[in-house]
Amino acid sequence: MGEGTLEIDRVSKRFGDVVALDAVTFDVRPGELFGFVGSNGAGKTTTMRIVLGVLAADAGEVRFDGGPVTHETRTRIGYLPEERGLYPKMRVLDQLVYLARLHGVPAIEAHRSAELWIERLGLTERRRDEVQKLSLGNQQRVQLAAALVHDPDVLVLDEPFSGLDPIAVDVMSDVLREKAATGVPVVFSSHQLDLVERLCDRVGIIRSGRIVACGSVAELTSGAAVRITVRAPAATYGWAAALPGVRVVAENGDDTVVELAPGTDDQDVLAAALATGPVREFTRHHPSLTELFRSAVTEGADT
Ligand SMILES: Nc1ncnc2c1ncn2[C@@H]1O[C@H](COP(=O)(O)OP(=O)(O)OP(=O)(O)O)[C@@H](O)[C@H]1O
Repeated sequence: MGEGTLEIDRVSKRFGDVVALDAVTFDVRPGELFGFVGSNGAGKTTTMRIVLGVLAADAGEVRFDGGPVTHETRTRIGYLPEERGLYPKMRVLDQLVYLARLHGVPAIEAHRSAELWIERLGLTERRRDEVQKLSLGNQQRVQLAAALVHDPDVLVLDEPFSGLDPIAVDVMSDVLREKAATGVPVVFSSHQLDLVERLCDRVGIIRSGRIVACGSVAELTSGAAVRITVRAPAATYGWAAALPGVRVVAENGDDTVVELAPGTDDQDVLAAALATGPVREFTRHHPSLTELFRSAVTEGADT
């Protein structure tokens, strides 16, 4: 596959009896923001560690730019690890310069880049502070700066948004967008699905070590069954439960959300709703990423 693409190709990994990853396959294209989502323990961190070479895969391959990821290509990856990896007693500026130098950036350029990211991420007043004295959110900003300071060709970020305030979320989002716009493939994991839906070009959903859905949010949601929100204030609880081809997704107050099996006529649902009294709303829509995620991670969860 193409230049500048990060490919995860049938990667499998076991920890004893636990199958953490089972032939995980997806790619992140140049300039793309890719959201990697899944429940706790689904395999996101394990996948990212394998991309970085922190862990070895039992089978499968990770490629970048058409070739296997080697020690050399790994230095071109910017990584924000879940366990975070800063030196607590080192000052912010020194730390960033040090990390850039470790990635082979010449001293003057390392300083310039560290100062640039410090300013961009709103850390100017903290640049001489020890990392351990920063708030968690500010440590997270330093961690992002650490992933960016060597001007990487790929970004792999494990839950970069966790613990950030809304302003920092905006800054982080802008930085990731900008980085992608320069042609860098960016993959990040997150449990904040509204953010993933807003930000990402494509999304991969992992469940129990397997990719169960992958595509743009529009592709994933348009392929899903149509839903209808019905507002029928006089209806009694459970009014839609027995309608053929209808699955009740949610029932809150006056609103009922139903999902229609293929071939089910929405006018039958409308007629049933009108039979209960007035209908104040009847809206067809595709599920949100959050709704889709719930279905993807719960359906056949025992398989
Ligand atoms: N070092 C390890 N030793 C044993 N089992 C492990 C190890 N690392 C991960 N696992 C197991 O592998 C599976 C995948 O874990 P992983 O950390 O990749 O999930 P995750 O999707 O990142 O979860 P979270 O959203 O909670 O961070 C889990 O069952 C986990 O318990």
